[in-house]
Amino acid sequence: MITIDALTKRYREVTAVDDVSFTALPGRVTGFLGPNGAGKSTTLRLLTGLGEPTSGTARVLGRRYADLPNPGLDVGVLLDASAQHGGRTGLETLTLAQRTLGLPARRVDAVLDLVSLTAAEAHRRVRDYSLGMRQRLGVATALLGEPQVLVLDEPANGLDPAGIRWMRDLLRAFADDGGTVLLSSHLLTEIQMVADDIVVIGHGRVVAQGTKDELLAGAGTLVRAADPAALAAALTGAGFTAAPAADGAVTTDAGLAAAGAAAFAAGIAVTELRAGDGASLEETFLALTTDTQRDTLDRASGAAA
Ligand SMILES: Nc1ncnc2c1ncn2[C@@H]1O[C@H](COP(=O)(O)OP(=O)(O)OP(=O)(O)O)[C@@H](O)[C@H]1O
Repeated sequence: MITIDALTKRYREVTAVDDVSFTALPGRVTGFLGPNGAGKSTTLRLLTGLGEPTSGTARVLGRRYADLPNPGLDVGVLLDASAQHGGRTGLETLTLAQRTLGLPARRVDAVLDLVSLTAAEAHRRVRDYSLGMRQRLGVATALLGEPQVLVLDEPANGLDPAGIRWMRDLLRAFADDGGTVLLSSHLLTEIQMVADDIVVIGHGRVVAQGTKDELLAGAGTLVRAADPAALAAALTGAGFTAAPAADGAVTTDAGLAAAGAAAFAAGIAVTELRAGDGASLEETFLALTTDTQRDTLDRASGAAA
């Protein structure tokens, strides 16, 4: 369990994290989604003891990270896979962590196996690893102490599609086993694939949070008919929203069955009826975060100056 309560971090004039509150529950994968500069990394750094909040609290298993007796046994952390020491082999990296945590040597083999790094790869220097291999090694290090909680910052960066699938399965299995997973990403599709709960952050503030199903419901239903205006009128007449798209489709907040029924009741033959697609969902999230996206603001103020 992770509890973030009114967390705020100010750097001089920049408020990187602004009154952020959310909970990541055991047995669930919580996705922390936001554009670049939104405050994800700062939040995760505060959570894992790499900085002091200006105000508010971040707790893992009810305690501040710094107050955990041997944090590596409670929480596995991967914040920046590219920051691992390039001169060490993967095996040396893991062995060092295993000794620091006071774990039996067999844990090293166990986690190498878990992340599918071969013995030959484990003997190579990290500087010769691809980013995807570094992510696997970072995940292996995070899992060494058999923690109950995993905190991962953009873990899918550098992974190929098979690697992304592997990561998704690993996080799913970890949560299904009762673990708590918090992972950040700036890509909705990545979060959508694995998260049960989603917290959306923009400009340091939480702009939306809920279960994935709740948030995806915002993507609505796509309905198409020969006369989109009549279809839209039927939907709004039945008490739903109706947004006609340029291609003649209409997006509505009605569920699939309700949208079909509203069209049927108005005598309209539907030619397409399906859940709103990922692209429109991506647009929803972009719209949600664009006003609060720091880069956009910076560019805008730069252009105005
Ligand atoms: N040490 C620091 N000093 C000053 N400003 C900082 C510092 N660390 C972060 N910031 C600022 O805080 C804001 C949030 O940064 P943060 O790295 O947490 O965002 P992010 O959501 O993780 O984005 P990214 O994916 O680009 O890392 C940014 O505007 C960043 O420039």
